[in-house]
Amino acid sequence: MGEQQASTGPGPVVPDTGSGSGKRRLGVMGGTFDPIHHGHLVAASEVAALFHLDEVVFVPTGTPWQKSQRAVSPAEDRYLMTVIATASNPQFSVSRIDIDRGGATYTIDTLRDLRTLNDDADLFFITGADALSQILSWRDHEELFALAHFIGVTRPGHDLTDDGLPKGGVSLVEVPALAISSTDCRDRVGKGDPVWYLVPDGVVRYIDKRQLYRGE
Ligand SMILES: Nc1ncnc2c1ncn2[C@@H]1O[C@H](COP(=O)(O)OP(=O)(O)OP(=O)(O)O)[C@@H](O)[C@H]1O
Ligand SMILES: O=C(O)c1ccc[n+]([C@@H]2O[C@H](COP(=O)([O-])O)[C@@H](O)[C@H]2O)c1
Repeated sequence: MGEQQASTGPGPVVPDTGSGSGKRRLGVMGGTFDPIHHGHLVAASEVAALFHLDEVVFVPTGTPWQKSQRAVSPAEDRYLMTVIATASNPQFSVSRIDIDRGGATYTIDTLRDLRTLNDDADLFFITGADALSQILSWRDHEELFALAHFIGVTRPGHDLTDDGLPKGGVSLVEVPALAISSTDCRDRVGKGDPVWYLVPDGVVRYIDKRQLYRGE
């Protein structure tokens, strides 16, 4: 980690992590992506630029245990939408590790597996303000910060804070505000409203082709 401070606009100040170990810098964007939308993509792109990441790997959840109150779309549909949305960006990739592991998805497993697969890399886990505020409820949360540096990004309607989280383990970053959620996209499709420009064009087509979210 470098020692300079990089301001990200009117929001929080983050440490400049642009220099340091000389290792590959791998961003990790975990999510249910049901569906993936431009809020996810802008957050990943912005963090990649600010933190000089070599790559961002999107990791769709297998079974997101904290979303068990609703039916989540099949993992293969969420995986394919994530591939479609990220395909044109050479810096973005998609991993199946959480889907293929089976069972409930825990970030501790995601990060352990990614560390094993990428022992030449420093990991940066990207999370929105809403998810960051829930981290203390995640499995083995006290061990997460040794595996990756966490980057919390602003999200309209949510306070971005690192209260209660380990000092130095988390950076807070202001990203362009996109008030988009997967919930809203699903609701819109269910009502017959358009989701053009909220999600990538290919994802609009895929939702239509697979008739996702019609009954919601
Ligand atoms: N508009 C957004 N701006 C910034 N971060 C976001 C945005 N939408 C989602 N994220 C972050 O992306 C990650 C994955 O989010 P997820 O796939 O659960 O999408 P979601 O829109 O929050 O879904 P849902 O509405 O179904 O809860 C989380 O860390 C979340 O905080
Ligand atoms: O590890 C946990 O216990 C845990 C609990 C809830 C969410 N997460 C992770 O947080 C990321 C965003 O999750 P979600 O449910 O908001 O899409 C995703 O990578 C999840 O695996 C992780």
